Amino acid sequence: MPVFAANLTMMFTELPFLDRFDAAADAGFAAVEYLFPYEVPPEAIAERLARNSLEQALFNLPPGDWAAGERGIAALPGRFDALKSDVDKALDYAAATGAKRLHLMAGLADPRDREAASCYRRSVACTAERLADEGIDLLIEPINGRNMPGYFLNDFGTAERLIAELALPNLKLQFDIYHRQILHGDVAMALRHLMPVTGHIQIASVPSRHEPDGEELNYHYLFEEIDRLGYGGFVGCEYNPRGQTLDGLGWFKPFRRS
Ligand SMILES: O=C(O)C(=O)[C@@H](O)CO
Ligand SMILES: [Mg+2]
Repeated sequence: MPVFAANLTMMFTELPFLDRFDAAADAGFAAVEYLFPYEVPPEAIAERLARNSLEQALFNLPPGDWAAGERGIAALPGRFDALKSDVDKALDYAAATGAKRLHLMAGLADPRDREAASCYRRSVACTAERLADEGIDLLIEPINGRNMPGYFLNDFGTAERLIAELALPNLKLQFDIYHRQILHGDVAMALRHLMPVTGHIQIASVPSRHEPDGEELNYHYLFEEIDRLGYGGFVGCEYNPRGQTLDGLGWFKPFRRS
């Protein structure tokens, strides 16, 4: 049975951020993820995790100036020094929360731009090597251009090739099924093919990005497939609830922590 992580950036937004940990645990989740923890002290998050016996599945390294439109800096030439201090900051949060995987966002850049490609490769390699010292996996995630226009890493093949070429054991794929379906389709075959390099999975219905309970994808089948493939990681619920978060958790009943 997959172990689901509530995404606290998108779920339980009826509540202040720290209270979402309590709500996720009460709803039966054993783990949580979110995009960015950096507005809150690491000790406050650690306290909520411990209080609720929750595992911290994942979060993102700092993304640059999000409010100004940045979506990561790994592929942006000239930002390498900033990336190094971002990594230190993320590692402080990982140490406090026990997170064993971090997602590095690429940024907005033309994937055909050679300077951006070479900068991205260097950023990914250096970050993965730094995280390896702490026993942490680095994840890269292809994101579709409808949700994030101009995002550099917009192709699963590119991610797969980079992971193979760098051959760093802690560099893995963040397989977001929502993005996969929009970018390429063929989700089940891609899960089979990419499972050896997959370090984290995320889900949402397509096309609405709501609860994984209908529309274009058969999640009942995909959850069984994820189990059949022996996946031992977390499945992040990275979706926008249609209404109140609890009202949309019917799909989750069979998977609740008892
Ligand atoms: O957008 C997604 O999908 C993510 O997983 C985020 O971490 C990046 O915005
Ligand atoms: Mg995602």
